[in-house]
Amino acid sequence: MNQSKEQRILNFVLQNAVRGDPRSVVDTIDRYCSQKEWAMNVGNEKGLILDKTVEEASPSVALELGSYCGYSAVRIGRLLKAGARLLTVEFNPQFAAIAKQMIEFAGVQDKVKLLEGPSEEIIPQLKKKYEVDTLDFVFLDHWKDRYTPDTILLQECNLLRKGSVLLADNVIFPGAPEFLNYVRKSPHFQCTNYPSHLEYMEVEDAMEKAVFLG
Ligand SMILES: O=C(NCCCCc1cc2cnccc2s1)c1cc(-c2ccc(F)cc2)cc(O)c1O
Ligand SMILES: [Mg+2]
Repeated sequence: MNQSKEQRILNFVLQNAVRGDPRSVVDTIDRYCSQKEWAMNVGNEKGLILDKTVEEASPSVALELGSYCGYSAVRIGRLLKAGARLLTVEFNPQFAAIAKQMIEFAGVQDKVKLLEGPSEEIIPQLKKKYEVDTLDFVFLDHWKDRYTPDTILLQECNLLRKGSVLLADNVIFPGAPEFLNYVRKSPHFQCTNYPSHLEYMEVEDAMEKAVFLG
C-alpha cells in the first residue's frame, strides 16, 4: 500500500531532523513542503506570527484545533514555559498518528497532549475530563466553517476568560468570512488582522487575533 503524503513528511523528518530539537523538526517540514510536496502546515511566514502571539500570551493552558502533522503543535510546544501545556485536537486518525510521532520526535510530548475527535465533542469535555479551568490561548486551524460555532461553544462552556487570545489561520485563504464577521462585530472581542501568505505559496492569506474581553 503506497505511503500517504503525511507519512512521507514524517519519514523525511525522522531521517533529516535532529531528535529532541523542535526547531530542526519545524525547519525540516518547511524544507520538505516547500521543495517536494505542498501540505497545509501553517508554515514559516505565518508561523512567525503564531510564535509572536504565543510569546506575548505566554499561556499556561493552550488549545489547538487541527493538529494535522503536528507542525504547529511542535511550534507552540517549544515556546511554552515550564509547567504549561498544549492540548491539540485532530479528528482524522491517520493525521493524529503522524502528529503524535512528530510531537514525540521533537521532544515536546511532556507539554503537548493530542486529543482525537471532533472539536464539538472535545470542547465540552475540556473542563471535567482534561482538567482545564480556562484557556489562555486558542489556535484555530481546523475546518474553516467550524471556527465560529466552536468560538461560541468555547464561550458557552466557560472556557474563555478576560484576555484569552484566539488566533485563527486562513481567514483569507481558504477563508473564514463568517468567523471574521462574527468576531469583528462582537463587543466581546478585540480583533487584529495580520496579512500574510498561504503556506509555501504566493497566495494572499491572513491570520486574525481575537482577544476575549469577558
Ligand atoms: O482545511 C484546512 N485545514 C483544516 C483541515 C483539518 C480538518 C479538521 C477538522 C477537525 C474537526 N474537529 C477537530 C479537529 C479537526 S481537524 C486548511 C486548508 C488549506 C488549503 C487547502 C487547499 C488549498 F488549495 C489551499 C489551502 C490551508 C490551510 O492552512 C488549512 O488549515
Ligand atoms: Mg491552516
